[in-house]
Amino acid sequence: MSKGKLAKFADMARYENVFQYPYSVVENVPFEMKGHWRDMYFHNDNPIVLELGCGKGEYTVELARLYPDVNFIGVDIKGARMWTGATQALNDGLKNVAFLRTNIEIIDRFFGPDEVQEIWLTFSDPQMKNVRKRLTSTYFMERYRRFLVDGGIVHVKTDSNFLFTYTTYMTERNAFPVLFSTTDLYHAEGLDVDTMRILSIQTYYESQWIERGLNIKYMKFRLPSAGDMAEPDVEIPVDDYRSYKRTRRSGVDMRK
Ligand SMILES: C[S@@+](CC[C@H](N)C(=O)[O-])C[C@H]1O[C@@H](n2cnc3c(N)ncnc32)[C@H](O)[C@@H]1O
Repeated sequence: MSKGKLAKFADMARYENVFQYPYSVVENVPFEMKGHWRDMYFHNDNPIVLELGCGKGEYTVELARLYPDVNFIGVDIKGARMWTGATQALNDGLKNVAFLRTNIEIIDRFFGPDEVQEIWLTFSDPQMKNVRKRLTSTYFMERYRRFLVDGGIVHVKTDSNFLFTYTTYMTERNAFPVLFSTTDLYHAEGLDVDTMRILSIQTYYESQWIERGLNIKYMKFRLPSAGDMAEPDVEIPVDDYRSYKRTRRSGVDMRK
């Protein structure tokens, strides 16, 4: 490892609220806190909520501020981003926040059955070309249900028509109960003030997309812990990969 990288790792050791398992080392080393986050780290019996693909951890930290009686864990593979949230949580003395640096593909190695109450997916990469990497695909749902309580809630907040439509088809195909869904969050009706406050937390990516005039979509659904699961077998009738890339570059929403 280069001197620079070593220094960076040494620096990261200061963050007692960050757990790092970015590499395949977890294949051979069982994660000692699996099933024990409450007693070993948080030292309370409060529910646990995850933000998967948390980036800088805005949701994790802001939700922790709003709900001191809930434990929040942000997960991402990119360490450099989550230091922002980790630093903020430490500076603000937030004890109900942790970060886990790993690939979400192996997320079930870190949490035991029924250990997690809710999952937030905030501005996840739509992964149009690769269904296996999409965070709402059956591959990931199968992993989530191994540690989510039965009927635990999954929140999806996104700028992507593609991911939103795909996830909608996923809930329909598998009869996951949808609790709320809107293609235009900031003009949606029927949301109470508390919910709106939660949903108005803006991540780095969200602020970028809003500046470019994109509608923000949001849905929340329940994920049952048992039953067969299948990929939606319909074509996604929205933008193709190239127009999506152009949108992201130009800021013109070609996907409406
Ligand atoms: C578009 S960014 C959104 C970040 C943040 N939620 C936000 O709204 O600003 C997607 C994030 O998901 C993370 N990510 C995507 N796939 C992942 C995976 N399989 N494992 C871990 N992190 C992943 C990326 O590293 C990135 O930080």
